[in-house]
Amino acid sequence: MKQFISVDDVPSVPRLVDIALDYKKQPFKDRTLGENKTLGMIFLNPSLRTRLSTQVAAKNLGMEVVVFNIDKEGWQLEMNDGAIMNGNTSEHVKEAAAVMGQYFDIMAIRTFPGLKDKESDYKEKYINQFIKYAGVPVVSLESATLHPLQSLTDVITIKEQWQQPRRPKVVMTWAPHVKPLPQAVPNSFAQWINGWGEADFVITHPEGYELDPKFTGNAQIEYDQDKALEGADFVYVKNWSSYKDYGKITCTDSSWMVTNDKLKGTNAAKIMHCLPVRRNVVIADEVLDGPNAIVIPEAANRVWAAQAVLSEILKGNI
Ligand SMILES: CCC[C@H](NC(C)=O)C(=O)O
Ligand SMILES: NC(=O)OP(=O)(O)O
Repeated sequence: MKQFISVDDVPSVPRLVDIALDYKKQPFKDRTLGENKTLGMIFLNPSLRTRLSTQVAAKNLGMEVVVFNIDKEGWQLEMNDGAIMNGNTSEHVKEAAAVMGQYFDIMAIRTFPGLKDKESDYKEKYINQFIKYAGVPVVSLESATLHPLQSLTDVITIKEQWQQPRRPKVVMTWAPHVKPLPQAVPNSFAQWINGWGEADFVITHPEGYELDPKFTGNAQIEYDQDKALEGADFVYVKNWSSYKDYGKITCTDSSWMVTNDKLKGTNAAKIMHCLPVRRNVVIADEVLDGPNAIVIPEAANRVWAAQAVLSEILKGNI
């Protein structure tokens, strides 16, 4: 695999899920696979789970890890090819990516969107420039439009939690937030649930929050949240800013916050969120502190998702 930025980079989602669950059972079975190899993790934005779980995963495979907060510790990067660099950018991504590609065997990078220029964000200019110039495999730690390590984790979590023979009903619901957030997590969740193909998938959000159909595929779109939640087995809660009115908050209706009352029509649904979560804005305390919230086991599975991806890259698969 030369990159892991999308479900499209994975030949088989079920196989990758099984590899991750095997690592969960035997974390150190490939402890020498990454010996003498270095993972470089480049952050242009904050992170807790992605930063820490991916380091643990690399360590489980015997890799060395270097973490670089390039937004704070590096030079201001120029991302546009052909630019005359007489402004505030000190180094072109051509050199920065190529130099880091000399130091690392695998490069992982987080590049959030600017949420100002839809075309630039949805062309994934930033991560694609690193892929173009790094010269080593690149793993997304969340890019402008997708978060594949999170979404692989979410599929792993649903598969390990679901013990019934029928297909689970999985509902992704929008919830309010005080800041405009990327569409990356919901885009990616939709892409991976569709790619996994083993759930009945519904997406519910206010009008004006439709996601890019290239990611939502054949998911059922329901504007009535209560109707969508009827009979749900898993409820994946996430805020995102409008794609249509790009980067904007066009709904401030706090009744979309997930509460126990909202969930009364579900099938005692397990509640998921990628974290970080704004308590009592996105999801009420009573839900997060209740028996059906699985956000911590979900976050724990980030290690096994990352370990499966890194090992497949080290083995030259995917
Ligand atoms: C994993 C989530 C990262 C980011 N969240 C925030 C708060 O920026 C997002 O919503 O994409
Ligand atoms: N879910 C997730 O990616 O968390 P961080 O942003 O803290 O890495």
